[in-house]
Amino acid sequence: MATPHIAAEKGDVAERILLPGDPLRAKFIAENFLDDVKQYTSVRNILGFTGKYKGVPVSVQGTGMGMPSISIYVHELIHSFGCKKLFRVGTCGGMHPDVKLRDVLIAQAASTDSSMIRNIFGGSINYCPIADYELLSKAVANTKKLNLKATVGNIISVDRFYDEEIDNDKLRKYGILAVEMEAAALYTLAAEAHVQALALFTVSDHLVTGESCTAEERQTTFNDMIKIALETAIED
Ligand SMILES: O=P(O)(O)O[C@H]1O[C@H](CO)[C@@H](O)[C@H]1O
Ligand SMILES: O=c1cc[nH]c(=O)[nH]1
Repeated sequence: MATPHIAAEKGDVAERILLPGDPLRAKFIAENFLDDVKQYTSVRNILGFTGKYKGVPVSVQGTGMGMPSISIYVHELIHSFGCKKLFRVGTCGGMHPDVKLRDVLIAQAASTDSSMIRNIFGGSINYCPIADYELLSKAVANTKKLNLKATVGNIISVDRFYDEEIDNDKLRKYGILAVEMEAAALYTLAAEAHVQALALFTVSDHLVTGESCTAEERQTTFNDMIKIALETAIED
């Protein structure tokens, strides 16, 4: 049955799903990587599609920006539509000198300043949102099989894109590779529901060098990350 934010019926959405923040990136992925595509939702212009990748049903759905937004979509996708393998395919800001513009990153863990963790666990527990190990190890193997490169490590999911107070030097010192705004919520909700999740990123801008991709590049040029996610999504 349709949910408040996804106008689909159960069965319209595949168990394996890619989740870009940008709904136009969802459309780009559906049009360029999937066969037999059907759009199942456009509520609030947050687009969702199901098609086939190498014969296996795969969906792709925008999630909007920030943890409150992705939490709505991920909750409905898991609990109303039965999604079981969820892959965030996002953009991020590189924070570490080892990370370059357009690199692919895979989040082994997602540190966060989000109140979501405090609201769930209380003030005394600093819960650590982590990737599903099986998906992570398969994604690393697929990266090699595709002759691509990805850096695996800890990233930070923040509540504010424009944040003057955050101490990026300290985060960098402790090995945080990049900043984005959703993975910690995805990992936490997946853990709660006992489903699998993995977040992959392309570095769209760099906090150290000041370089950045154009808005069009953010929508369309992240094919390496998408291939790794799709190859991993279709494995059993
Ligand atoms: O490109 P997406 O997947 O939206 O991800 C990143 O881009 C947005 C900020 O510009 C945030 O959603 C952040 O996490
Ligand atoms: O959340 C994000 C995404 C890209 N670049 C950033 O600096 N932050």
